[in-house]
Amino acid sequence: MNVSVLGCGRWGSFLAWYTNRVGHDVMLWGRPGSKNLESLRLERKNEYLELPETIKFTDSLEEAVESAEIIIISISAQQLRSFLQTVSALPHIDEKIFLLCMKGLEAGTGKRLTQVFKEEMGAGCHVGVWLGPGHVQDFRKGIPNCMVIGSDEIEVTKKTVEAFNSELIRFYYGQDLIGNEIGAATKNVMGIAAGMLDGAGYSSLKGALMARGTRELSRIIRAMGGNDLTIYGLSHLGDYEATLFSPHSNNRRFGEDYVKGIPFTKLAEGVATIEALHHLSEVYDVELPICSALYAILFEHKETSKVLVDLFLRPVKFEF
Ligand SMILES: NC(=O)C1=CN([C@@H]2O[C@H](COP(=O)(O)OP(=O)(O)OC[C@H]3O[C@@H](n4cnc5c(N)ncnc54)[C@H](OP(=O)(O)O)[C@@H]3O)[C@@H](O)[C@H]2O)C=CC1
Ligand SMILES: O=C(CO)COP(=O)(O)O
Repeated sequence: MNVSVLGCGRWGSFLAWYTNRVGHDVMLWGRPGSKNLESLRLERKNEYLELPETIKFTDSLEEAVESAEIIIISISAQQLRSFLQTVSALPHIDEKIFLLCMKGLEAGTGKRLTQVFKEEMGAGCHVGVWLGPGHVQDFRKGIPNCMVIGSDEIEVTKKTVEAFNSELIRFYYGQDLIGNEIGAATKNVMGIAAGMLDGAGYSSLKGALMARGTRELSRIIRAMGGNDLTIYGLSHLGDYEATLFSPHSNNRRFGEDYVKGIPFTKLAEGVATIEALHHLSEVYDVELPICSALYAILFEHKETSKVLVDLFLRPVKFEF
């Protein structure tokens, strides 16, 4: 099958490598002027992996979209809407399947990425999400993992799982698009919190973070119409090892560097998601104590240690 991957950073380049490895003809797109694309074209490798000669590169969006049956998008979540405004002008887009391989919520609106997709591409365009745990560094070593693909259209879920399942990634059919999208975006938020605990020397609190974080996020999923059990699936709890405990996680590292006062320059999607959650918590009137604490630290510039103490001083309550 012809597959195009739009976005050639850390994850996009991996997705091109992986989909080619499982037998597809793959084209990897980067925007004109992309340094990532330039160096891939020059050396066929980046800091994460090497790409085989069989993968084609292009900076023509029209060529990438036109030539593929399945189009994977992996760019920074906050850029999705403006990016899709360009993609939506291309011909035959309603004949394709788009898979969003990105974890975020739109800051300002709190919208899920498939909602943003439908608004910009039209309700008739086919879209799914590919989420769950995995770092390029681990897959490249041949260490397998489990992920989830989901869509409002079961045919999209089944077709894409069939196209991409392999001994390296075992896929599950997603059953709750709302829960999976919120779960995937918010695991980055918990990753930032975990990094802050690591940076402050409080790593032993990460167990409590996992227990209470899943609890509060299950409430927002339920309020939004999803299944609160999804928080315990691959897109969220299943991604904790790769985020809350992994040296490879950008979000965890962002949190750790933040409390140490070190600037972090790579993409940490959880930052904008914290802003989006602040909005959702007000819209749905759901209390999100941990997410609000992170909002206070990052957006209201409150002192991390003071915010942590305040969390501990909240009134005692029943666990469930
Ligand atoms: N297990 C999983 O499912 C994983 C998922 N991810 C997710 O993948 C997504 C991308 O992350 P990652 O690859 O680490 O990020 P990177 O910063 O490495 O790459 C982002 C890519 O997006 C491109 N981009 C940014 N803005 C635009 C725009 N307006 N138009 C077109 N292209 C744009 C960048 O272009 P340029 O090359 O010009 O900079 C770059 O190629 C995130 O949502 C992340 O959460 C990441 C890792 C694992
Ligand atoms: O989603 C990921 C792992 O599953 C990548 O997480 P980071 O963006 O925090 O590195």
